[in-house]
Amino acid sequence: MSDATLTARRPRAIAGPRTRAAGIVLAAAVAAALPLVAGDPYVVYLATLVGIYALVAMGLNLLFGYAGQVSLGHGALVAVGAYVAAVLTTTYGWSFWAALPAAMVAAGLVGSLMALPALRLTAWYLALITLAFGMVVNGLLVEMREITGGFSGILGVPRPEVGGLPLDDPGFFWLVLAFVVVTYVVLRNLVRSRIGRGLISVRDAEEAARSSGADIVRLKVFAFFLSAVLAGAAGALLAGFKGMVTPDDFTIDFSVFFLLVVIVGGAGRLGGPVVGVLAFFVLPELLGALAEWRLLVYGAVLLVVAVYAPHGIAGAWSRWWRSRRPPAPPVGEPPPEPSGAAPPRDALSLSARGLAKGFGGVRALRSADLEVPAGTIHAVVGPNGSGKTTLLNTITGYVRADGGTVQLGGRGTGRRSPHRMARAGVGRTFQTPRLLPELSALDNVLLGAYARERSPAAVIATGLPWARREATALAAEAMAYLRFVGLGDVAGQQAGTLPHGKQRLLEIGRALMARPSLLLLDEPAAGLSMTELDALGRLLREIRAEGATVVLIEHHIELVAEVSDAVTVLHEGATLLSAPPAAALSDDRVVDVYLGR
Ligand SMILES: Nc1ncnc2c1ncn2[C@@H]1O[C@H](COP(=O)(O)OP(=O)(O)OP(=O)(O)O)[C@@H](O)[C@H]1O
Repeated sequence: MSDATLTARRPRAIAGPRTRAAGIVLAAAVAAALPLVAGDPYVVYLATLVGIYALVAMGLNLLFGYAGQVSLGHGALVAVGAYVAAVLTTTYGWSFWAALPAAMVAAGLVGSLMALPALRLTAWYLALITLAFGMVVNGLLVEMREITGGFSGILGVPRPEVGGLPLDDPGFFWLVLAFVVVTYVVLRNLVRSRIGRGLISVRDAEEAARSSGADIVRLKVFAFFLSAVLAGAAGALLAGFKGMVTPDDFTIDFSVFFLLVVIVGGAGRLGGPVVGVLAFFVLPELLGALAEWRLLVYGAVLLVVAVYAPHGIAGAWSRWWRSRRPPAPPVGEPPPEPSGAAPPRDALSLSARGLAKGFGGVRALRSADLEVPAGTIHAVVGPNGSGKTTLLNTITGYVRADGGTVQLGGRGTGRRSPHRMARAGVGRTFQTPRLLPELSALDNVLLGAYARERSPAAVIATGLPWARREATALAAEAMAYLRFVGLGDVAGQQAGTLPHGKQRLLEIGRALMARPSLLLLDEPAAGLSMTELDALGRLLREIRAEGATVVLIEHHIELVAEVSDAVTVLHEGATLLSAPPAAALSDDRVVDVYLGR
């Protein structure tokens, strides 16, 4: 299995950034030529609206497509941006350029408030809350007539000026296009970074993010904020473009429209929102005389997409594109060699005393003790239901203990949350692997570096060389860890398509990528073949040799006997004994509890 050490061979290249950058420049240049070649000014008018709506949809895609948070209130966030810009320019005489950032900040703040229910609610309750939010905002636009002008709205919103002259339609189109291109590039940089991996794990496997040191609350608030900032920008642009705002522009249909755009275009696909706006907005417009059938067209498109292209038009396109080409190795600039071994930090000792945890009437842990010296492999065994996983969950902060203490390296951990425990050097895997199924094996390992990456979000978003260099070095290191766990040959494969045994190894690779000082593995041997078992034994010893302490929950007694320095036996939520493996596994009491005597 361990076909490479951490001082690995040159990893295969990961991406083709130059080709993609050229593609973006080309697409932007073609779009920029539109006002020059389009004979009909209506085309430029439509294209400007497409750009504005695409901005909203791109933001919603970040929130819904990547982070999995449903919002039926995005139309209201656009309204916030539009009205803030309209009021500031008409009532207070601000220039459009000053009102625009104010509108973005205002919408961003309101969007961050929308994140609060998202911290507690499941997707569909959140959808209801955001729907209600949209209705409330629409009602307020009508009721607060002194500020908003009530039903008649606000007229005379000025266009942005350049050189003292208001932008004409082509000029406005280019302004919107510049926004779209910059937004696309920023979002592209973000979603391909640790932030994107963090957001996707909010959607697909929160535990994966927590165990890698990512703060789910911050990630959710960030997604709501950024998504709302984009809606606010679109609102201000819409107000400036049309010269007026009315509540009728921001009904619930408007919010639903954006969600449909994202779903049809391809949620979680960068190009999806633009494709979606084109499908949902331009197509019916172009149908002209058939405009009255627009709702029917919407419904039909949605139905066809739901049945035949569950990942939207962009998803279907990329699948078709991939299927046409032979599976080539990833191309582009190869990441440099890792600068030598990337050993885990200094091993930490673990001491858990008197841990207790009840779930209703079930006493999962009554009084569990676990003493693990630094740099050892310590197995925890016991019959089904004896409390092993609960012990691991209380140590790592996933479950709050009712009583008892946990010390890491001789210092109490208090009530640290899972991501803080991860940042303190505690890595873990799960009884059922928690992976990001749609991402590659390499990306899954990279998630493990979440807490180690230093580049701030703003640096990542702008794609500065500092962030790129760090990302490249981490990718090389992740590749080395993939080889270390024996998965070097499946780096580019989607994690969800890997066989179960490889998924388990991949999770270990992710945990190692965080360079834990203490690694807790929950039944890593479950479902492995005999060859994989042998390899796992070797891997565990190598991890110990690299300098980490390992706690191994395991039913596979041969593996336990082979690799562990000591064994703790749990029975009915309490520690029965702790001893070297030979003594522990031959103890009469242990034999009795396993045989149910
Ligand atoms: N979240 C929960 N809610 C209710 N009961 C729970 C919960 N988690 C664990 N339990 C119960 O606590 C007891 C101990 O479960 P735990 O999963 O810790 O045991 P285990 O030793 O890991 O078992 P196994 O070897 O089957 O994985 C079981 O009776 C289980 O049903």
